[in-house]
This record gives sequence, structure tokens and C-alpha cells, in this order.
Amino acid sequence: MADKTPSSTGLRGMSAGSTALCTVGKDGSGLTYRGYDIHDLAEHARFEEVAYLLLKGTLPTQDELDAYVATLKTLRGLPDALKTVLEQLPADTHPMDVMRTGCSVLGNLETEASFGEQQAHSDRMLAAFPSIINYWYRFSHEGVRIDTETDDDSVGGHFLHLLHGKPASELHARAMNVSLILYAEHEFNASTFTARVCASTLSDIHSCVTGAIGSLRGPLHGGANEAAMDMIENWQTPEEAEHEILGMLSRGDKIMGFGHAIYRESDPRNAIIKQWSKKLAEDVGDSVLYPVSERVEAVMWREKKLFCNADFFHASAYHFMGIPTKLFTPIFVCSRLTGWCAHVAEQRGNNRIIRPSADYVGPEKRDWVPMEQRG
Ligand SMILES: CC(=O)SCCNC(=O)CCNC(=O)[C@H](O)C(C)(C)COP(=O)(O)OP(=O)(O)OC[C@H]1O[C@@H](n2cnc3c(N)ncnc32)[C@H](O)[C@@H]1OP(=O)(O)O
Ligand SMILES: O=C([O-])CC(=O)C(=O)O
Repeated sequence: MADKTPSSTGLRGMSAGSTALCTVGKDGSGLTYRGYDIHDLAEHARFEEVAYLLLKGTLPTQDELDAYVATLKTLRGLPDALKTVLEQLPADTHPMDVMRTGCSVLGNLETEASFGEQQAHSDRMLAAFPSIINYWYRFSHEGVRIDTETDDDSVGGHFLHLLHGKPASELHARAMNVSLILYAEHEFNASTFTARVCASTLSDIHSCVTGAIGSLRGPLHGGANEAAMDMIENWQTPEEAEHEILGMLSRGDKIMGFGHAIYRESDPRNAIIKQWSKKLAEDVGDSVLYPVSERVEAVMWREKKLFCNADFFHASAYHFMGIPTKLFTPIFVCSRLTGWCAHVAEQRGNNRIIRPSADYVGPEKRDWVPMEQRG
């Protein structure tokens, strides 16, 4: 029988299925993708290699990786009908809504006709998502129609190239590579679970991903990197940051970018992205945002034993690369897409419709009240 204590609210601590894709918080604070430790992946792998690992099941050989990268490059162009839709979306549209619509429209134009096509559609979305968000962003904010077919070797480099209109520096391409690896997969998080629930009805891949984007949008999940940036950019010194954080805590506010549903002491992705944030801060000569972020981290641990999750230092890292805050969560989408699609394939491979029960807390059975007797 299901545990009905309050600690099970939000299905916390309950297994909702099995996966061969990822472990979160096993052996302390670890994170692995198909058995490979996140530290090794972040240090040695290219994001495209990690995408291949998640989507196709094994690390690629050099030839397989070269062929995969070449294939992704051919899939960056957008259909005219999709560009027309993106051009209708105003500049003040939430970029995650743009991603959601872009994915859905792609699914109308290039529908998954059978599950045998899943790999091809996953690769297509991996290549096209940076094009979708940047096509809309540059058109709605700068009035330019960009060519989305670049020759960049990496998804991260492609993203930055489209955004800034010039190839990314090596430092920025490397930082994006690590960021995309860190965000790629995380077991049964809310957006992935959304994708799996949708897949369990035998729906199409674009519906699964569209739903997942909607779940990632919220500030308790992927939207936290933007919310963290909106918070820390207000503070000019570590002292001011400490004062404001203490005030927020005393009012019972949530501090975005801190805490986790599974990890208890640390999120292993934080130390990695924090290092990159430091490197990028030195590169731009920052003397405000990084020290402010470090102070917030120290105060949160001292006061509440709450640690930074993957999102907190992503905020400053992305900011130092000149990425507008509103595009932070869409970058998460461009990466997590790989995990979502791998989970959809896994769900389809051993499917039973996901349909839990609920504890009814409403009124007892009662008599129908005719209209004239109400009020
Ligand atoms: C990539 C990602 O999606 S990572 C997550 C990104 N989200 C955020 O950064 C949003 C801020 N964090 C949070 O809201 C939460 O920590 C979540 C949503 C990540 C996890 O939620 P839960 O599993 O419910 O957290 P948990 O059970 O550990 O909370 C324990 C206590 O710490 C508090 N707490 C948790 N996170 C925070 C926070 N960021 N700021 C202040 N207090 C917090 C909770 O309110 C709770 O207090 P209570 O017992 O008095 O109610
Ligand atoms: O696992 C979670 O609940 C949230 C998270 O960190 C992620 O999706 O990367």
C-alpha cells in the first residue's frame, strides 16, 4: 500500500518506475548517465557524445561521433512555415512559450508517423531547437532574419553563434559544452516524468517534449536559473547580498537556485558549473556578480544548510557569456531534450500507462440539489 504520510506528498521518495539512464543521489551525492560519472563526462566528453550515449545507448567511436556531428549539422535549418509562426510571436512572449510552440509546430510539419522514427526526430529536435529560439529572438528583438545553418561543430557553439551573430570564442564554446552536459539528464525529475506520462499513452514524441517544456518552465524546476539571475543582479556587494538574503529568509521566501528534491547535502553539478562561472568571471573582469553569488551560497549554507543546485551558478556563468536572462531556460531545453527523448524510448520499450491513484479528501456521497433549491 502507498505511503500516505505527508512526506510522500509530491511522490517524494517513492519509486515511479525503473530506468537504466541515470542515477541521482546514489552513494551520497553522485550523478551518473548510463553508469558514467558526471565529473568524467564534464571533463572529457563533448555534449554530442553524451547525447549519443543517452539516445543510442553507448559511447560513440570516433567515426560514429564524427558522423553524428555531421548529421546534426545538416538538421539545423527550419521549415518556412515554422519561421512564419515564429515571426508572429511578439518580443515579450516568454521564450519557454516560444520553445513549446516551436516544438509543437515542428511536430505538425514533421510528424512522427511511427515509433521507429523516434531517433530521427530526436536528432532533428537536438539540431533545430537552438535555431528555433534564436531565430525568434533575433527576429523579434532585432528585426533580422538569421540563417540558422552554421558550420559550428557543437550544439553550444551553434547556439552562441546564432545569438551573437559571430562564432563563439573557444572559452565560451567549452563552457557551453560543459553546461549542456550537466543539464542533459536527471532521472525522474518533473519535466522528464511529464514526458514519460505522455509517452505512456502511446502519444507522439513532439507531444511528449512539448509537455516536458511546459513542466521545465516553472521556477521550481528549470526556470530557477532565470529567477536566480533576476535576484542576484540587484546586489552590488556581498554585504548587500547577505543583508537581502537574510531578510528574504526571515520573511520565509524561497531562494531560487537552492535546495533539491533528491540531493540532501550537495548537487554534484554545482561545483563544476561554479568553477566555470569563476573562469568566465575572470575572463570578463567581473568583481561583483561572482563574489555576490559566492556570498549567497555561504549564507544559505550557514543559515539553512541549503546548497546551490545546478541552476544557481549557471545564472552568472550564462550572464558572463552575454546570454540574455530570458534565454537561460531555453538552453536547458536544448540539453534536457536528450534525456527526455531517451526516457520516452525507454518508456515505449516497456510500457504500461502511468495512472496512479489519489487519496480522496472531498465530501461524502450526497444528494443531488436541483437548481431552484441552491443558494
Ligand atoms: C534543475 C532543477 O530543477 S534544480 C531545482 C531548481 N529549483 C529551485 O532552485 C527552486 C528553489 N528550491 C525549491 O523550491 C525546493 O528546494 C525544490 C523545489 C527544489 C525541492 O523542493 P522539496 O523537495 O519540497 O524541498 P525539501 O523537502 O528539501 O524542503 C525542505 C525545507 O527547506 C525549505 N526550502 C527548500 N528549498 C528552499 C529554498 N530554495 N529557499 C528557502 N527554503 C527552502 C522548504 O521550504 C522546506 O521547509 P519546511 O520544511 O519548513 O516546509
Ligand atoms: O531532479 C530534479 O528534481 C530537478 C533537477 O535537478 C533536474 O531536473 O536537473
